[in-house]
Amino acid sequence: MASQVTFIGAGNMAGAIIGGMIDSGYPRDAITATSPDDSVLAPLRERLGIHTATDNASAVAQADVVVLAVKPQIMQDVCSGMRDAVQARKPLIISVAAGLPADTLEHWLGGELPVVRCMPNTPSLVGAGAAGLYANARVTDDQQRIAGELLEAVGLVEWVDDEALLEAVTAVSGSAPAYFFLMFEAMEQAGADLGLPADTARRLAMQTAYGAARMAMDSDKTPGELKRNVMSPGGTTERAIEHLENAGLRDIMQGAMRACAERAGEMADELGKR
Ligand SMILES: NC(=O)C1=CN([C@@H]2O[C@H](COP(=O)(O)OP(=O)(O)OC[C@H]3O[C@@H](n4cnc5c(N)ncnc54)[C@H](OP(=O)(O)O)[C@@H]3O)[C@@H](O)[C@H]2O)C=CC1
Ligand SMILES: O=C(O)[C@@H]1CCC=N1
Repeated sequence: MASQVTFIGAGNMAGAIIGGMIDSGYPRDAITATSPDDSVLAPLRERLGIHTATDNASAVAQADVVVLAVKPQIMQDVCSGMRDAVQARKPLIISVAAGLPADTLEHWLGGELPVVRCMPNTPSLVGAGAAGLYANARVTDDQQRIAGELLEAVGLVEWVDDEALLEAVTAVSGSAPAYFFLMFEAMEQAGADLGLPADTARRLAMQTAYGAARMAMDSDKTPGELKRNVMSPGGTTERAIEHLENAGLRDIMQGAMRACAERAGEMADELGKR
């Protein structure tokens, strides 16, 4: 029988995972979502056919898995409100909240709980997410499989065995959609400066990124080999790549991702201290 899964919070991230679970055949009547606002829940009930509740404590009373999907800033209050119900059942806790350490969540929920902490990214909203997952020592193999399957419903899942590595995951995938969106902005502007209508440049740039990602994922060749295949000797690409290398693109990416990972660590310290 399918595990009973309760989502605390029914916003973007929860909605994406629930949609992915249903698309991949998860039974609707094994899924519950909560929100303090029933008008947020009504469309989920009517469109997706899942259970909903406005009271978190009663919604976790029968849950095998509790997915924490509220904003980090309100997580402590939300955990306090369902602590007794969680302790009575000791379900698997999965958190998609940015920055909150597993032991902080475990502590806020009363201790001695299996916790999987996840760093997802926003392309999960279109089923093309990439997430890093960490399991604390109390998570069983079966629970780890369940957590992996839930997140695989919205994209790629990679496990890390050291929680601190979620800071690197934040730099490589959690925050990274924004790097590509910045690149699209820059390419649209440069294309427009070269005379193309801006919306034409935007569409060409986005389709090219999509095509390059698909090609790299389907290919046996490394990104370096695929890059060299585009670079005809003495041709146009060579000139562009030379410019990017000489302008220090690799150092820029190193610096940006190091800053991102450092900030993820600072946030974990700040949120974990409360
Ligand atoms: N790595 C990344 O890029 C991403 C990470 N995340 C993480 O996922 C988590 C959820 O984010 P996201 O889905 O975007 O946020 P949303 O604001 O879309 O969803 C959170 C939901 O929680 C509801 N809520 C507020 N209080 C409670 C409560 N007491 N009980 C139950 N539900 C409550 C909110 O309702 P209301 O609006 O009425 O207050 C809202 O619908 C965050 O912790 C975030 O850090 C999310 C997206 C991307
Ligand atoms: O910018 C942030 O802090 C969050 C975490 C990863 C993506 N967004």
